[in-house]
Amino acid sequence: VFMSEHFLVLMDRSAAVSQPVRQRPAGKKREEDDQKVMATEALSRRNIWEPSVYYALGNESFYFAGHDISIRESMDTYGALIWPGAIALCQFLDNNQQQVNLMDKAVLEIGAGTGLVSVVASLLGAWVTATDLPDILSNLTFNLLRNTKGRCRYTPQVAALSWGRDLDRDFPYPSYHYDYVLAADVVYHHNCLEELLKTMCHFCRPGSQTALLWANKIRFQSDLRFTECFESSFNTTLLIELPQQEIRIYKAIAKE
Ligand SMILES: C[S@@+](CC[C@H](N)C(=O)[O-])C[C@H]1O[C@@H](n2cnc3c(N)ncnc32)[C@H](O)[C@@H]1O
Repeated sequence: VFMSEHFLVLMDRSAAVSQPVRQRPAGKKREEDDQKVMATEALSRRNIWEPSVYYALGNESFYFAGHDISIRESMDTYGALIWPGAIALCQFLDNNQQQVNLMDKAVLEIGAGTGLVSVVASLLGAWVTATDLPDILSNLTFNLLRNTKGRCRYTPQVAALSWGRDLDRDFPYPSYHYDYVLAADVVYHHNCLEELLKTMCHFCRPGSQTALLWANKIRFQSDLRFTECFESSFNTTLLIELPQQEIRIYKAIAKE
């Protein structure tokens, strides 16, 4: 199951890399994509999953918020890959700075993965805390430091946050109040959807004016079921829909 899900990630990613924001010569890109597919096929034939000690995806390059951005990825975990929702959200934030003005705003990212969205939010002037599971934090910290050092008004912070776990202890309200909560591709085939919604509700309280910006590729029936639960807790606005990539970006404020 894990391998087939990884293959799915690669399929997702191949849809995402056709976007013009990636700064890489087409020939090199093609060669690297072929290598990714070959590596995946080789692992599939062996029918086992092993960490990529012998295979790393390397760096992906982007241009957002007036800066070149380089993100280190690997195939070890989902959180070490850039997902299409992250690229769509970065593009949206960069292109709509008046609609969503992050300058001097307190921003929390949940399920930050490689950190691309948090990097862009930092470059746009926000005070960012990027969170994810403990195993993800080392690569996340590396990417944040490498892309924000000397370029941002605020140094981004990194913290462990497992959805639904110890939120009142580690992120008590109202001490931890954010203007925006960002989430990209946090809904996919996993069994923590209830905890995820609980986490969104913890940080976006009725009357708090905290806005959640959630970008996701819709893949499974369960994604739509999550969206229904989400819409019953939040007043939502569909900010943008990218039909070809099946990505939606929502803005949501907790219902009173
Ligand atoms: C599909 S990846 C998306 C990563 C990144 N947001 C992006 O779009 O590139 C989902 C992220 O959620 C994180 N995640 C999954 N389950 C989690 C949980 N229970 N608590 C906190 N983070 C979790 C993963 O570690 C991963 O970084």
